[in-house]
Amino acid sequence: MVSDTTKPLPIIAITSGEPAGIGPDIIISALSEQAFPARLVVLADPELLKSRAKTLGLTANIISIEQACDTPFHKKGDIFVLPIQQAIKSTAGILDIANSPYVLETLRQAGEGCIHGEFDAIVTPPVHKGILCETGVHFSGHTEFFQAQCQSPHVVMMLATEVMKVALVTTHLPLKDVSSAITEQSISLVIRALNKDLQEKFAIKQPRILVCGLNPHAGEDGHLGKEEIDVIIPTLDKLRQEGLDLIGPLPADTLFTPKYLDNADCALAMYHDQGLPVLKYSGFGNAVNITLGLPIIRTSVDHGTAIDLAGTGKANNGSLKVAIQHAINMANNAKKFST
Ligand SMILES: NC(=O)C1=CN([C@@H]2O[C@H](COP(=O)(O)OP(=O)(O)OC[C@H]3O[C@@H](n4cnc5c(N)ncnc54)[C@H](O)[C@@H]3O)[C@@H](O)[C@H]2O)C=CC1
Ligand SMILES: NCC(=O)COP(=O)(O)O
Repeated sequence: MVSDTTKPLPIIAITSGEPAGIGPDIIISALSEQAFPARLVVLADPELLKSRAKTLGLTANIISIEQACDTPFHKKGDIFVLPIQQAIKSTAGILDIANSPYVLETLRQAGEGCIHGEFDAIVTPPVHKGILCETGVHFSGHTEFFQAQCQSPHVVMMLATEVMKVALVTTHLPLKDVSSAITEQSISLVIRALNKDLQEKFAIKQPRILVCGLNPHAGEDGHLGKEEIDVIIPTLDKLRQEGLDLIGPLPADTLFTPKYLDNADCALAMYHDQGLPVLKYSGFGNAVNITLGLPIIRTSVDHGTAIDLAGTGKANNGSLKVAIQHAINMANNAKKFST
């Protein structure tokens, strides 16, 4: 894609992700393969990118800058970097707790920069939640990290492919805690935030949302679980009175079929592994993860750190490209809204 360099383009911050994972690989390959219509600035250790490019046998112009506003329009092969130093030189495929503070610092600076208008959006390649938690901080995901940083009362994780959008009521919590987290309040907050952002960020005038039940067969009239009768159905009824177009609760095993999906804008799953396996089966490698409900724009890849592939050249950069393009589109739309 060729940028119209006469127009101001959004500044998109891209964090490096876990340095021992495929984050650096896919940043280097994606930014080398195509030009994006934006100003892209990578928050990373430039030495990490240079050394990974060498490992991968890729040529890229890795250029350090001092401030985001110095970032020029992106050109194929150019990687502008706001330097953040790693604690130690990382090795592809080998996690090291010493670099966890580096990873968190890239996220902190990206969030701060976005909150203060230095960046128009953040794109996050994957981090390794386990190695971050081993430092003693509780890190359950970027979603919750940026929620805390932005002091947002409620956020929604939504993943999208060309054919479907799947949002979640609960995100990163143990399965045993899901039932108690499904409350009138959590469902209402998530559905209202989802509905609002589908309207404002995706220009869907009256979003139709398919809602999964929690239990098999959506509880089978209470014989296979009571959450539908006690919580989900009454909450959806109340929300319908506000004018929301909600279908369900439907049994999750048949909700994800064309009969329903073709006539709706988004599916809402009650928990992570109810909705995301379907989404990933439909488009792993080309889906985007978007955090709704934040005052800033944040998109991400649909995959994890793939430690087994780091430095091998086998990592697919498709999802990162989609995540960058979504961030650009959303930033452009936001600018339109604010003018
Ligand atoms: N946005 C984020 O920061 C995310 C982070 N994670 C974290 O990543 C770590 C590893 O998670 P896993 O469950 O092992 O998932 P994973 O996505 O890293 O790997 C699952 C499988 O998919 C393959 N794979 C992943 N990305 C690929 C790509 N771009 N190209 C080709 N193959 C790819 C891997 O080689 C592996 O076989 C965990 O700590 C998890 O929390 C997981 C999902 C998202
Ligand atoms: N399965 C999605 C995932 O783990 C990504 O979460 P987040 O880091 O975007 O919160």
